[in-house]
Amino acid sequence: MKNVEVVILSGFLGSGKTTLLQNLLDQEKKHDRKYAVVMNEIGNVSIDSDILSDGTRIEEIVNGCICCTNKSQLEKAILTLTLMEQPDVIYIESSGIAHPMEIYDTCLSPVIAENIFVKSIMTVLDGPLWLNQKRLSLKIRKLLEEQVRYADQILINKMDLLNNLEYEKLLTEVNGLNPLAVKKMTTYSKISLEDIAHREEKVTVAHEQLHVENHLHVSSLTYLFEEPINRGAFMEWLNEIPSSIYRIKGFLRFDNEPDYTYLFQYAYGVPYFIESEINFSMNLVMIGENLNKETCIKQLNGLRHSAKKI
Ligand SMILES: Nc1nc2c(ncn2[C@@H]2O[C@H](COP(=O)(O)OP(=O)(O)OP(=O)(O)O)[C@@H](O)[C@H]2O)c(=O)[nH]1
Repeated sequence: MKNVEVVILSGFLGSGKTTLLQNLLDQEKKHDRKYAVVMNEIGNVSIDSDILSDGTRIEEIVNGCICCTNKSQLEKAILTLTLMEQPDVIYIESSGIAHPMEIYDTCLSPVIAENIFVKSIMTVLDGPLWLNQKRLSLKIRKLLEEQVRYADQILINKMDLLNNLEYEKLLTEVNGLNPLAVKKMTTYSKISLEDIAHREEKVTVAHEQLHVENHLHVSSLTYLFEEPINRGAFMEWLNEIPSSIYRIKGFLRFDNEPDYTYLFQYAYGVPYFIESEINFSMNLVMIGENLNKETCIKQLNGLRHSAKKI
């Protein structure tokens, strides 16, 4: 059996991992290479796999972080893909709170290690978030550092939102943590396949075990809207949510244009709406620290009644 390349995509919630994955898969397609994806989500619904749904072979691991509770599922997913698909490459998109070394460790499991080799651990770093770390808890800040420290390659992403001075400051800090990794400035995680840095050492590095999910009370809530909602009321709600809600993603329809479906993305206060060609169910996944699910559900229930009846 051939030795399958594995590329681990790491990086905090909303940093640009799925954007990177989409870019890389587009290029793999052009190079006529066979690829497969393991996708891990903290929530119980995978919005990201809907975004990719163009026939890509995906093994989804939902409802928990692969580095904490689902290591055996990751092992099984890689084994299934290598045996059944025999791809040239498997991309593992880890959940935003995963420690890259935990995933790397799993890839060294005797059950799968002889059929794969880890080509690279790539960490996508959210530039603006890095510079605004003060508002994050200490444990999350520690995790951001670890994701940088153990990468072979670091994409300093969202460069469109940084000025030169901010970039210089960030680069100095990142170099201090991981001088050896290859660094690249990116906007929308744009990097060419040829530029993926190859991993040098093959041994596991000792690292701190950071099972953030367990210690930090990072949790998720999935909410389903059955009917289109009012956009104004939704935006008002969004302006009021606490900063401990780091990430929201999902699909939405609004009462003034009920035939249009939008992919909604929200990372650290910045909302994005992208028109979707497929009418996905209106699932909204929210991820945050100490998420008050009861309050969120109550507020989202309120939005149901905000829509004009169509
Ligand atoms: N302005 C700006 N936005 C970006 C950039 N890269 C990604 N985004 C946006 O940031 C949001 C999150 O990007 P994703 O690629 O979904 O991030 P992720 O790391 O996969 O998120 P999780 O899976 O939740 O951890 C999306 O709305 C992207 O379009 C960038 O370079 N600049």
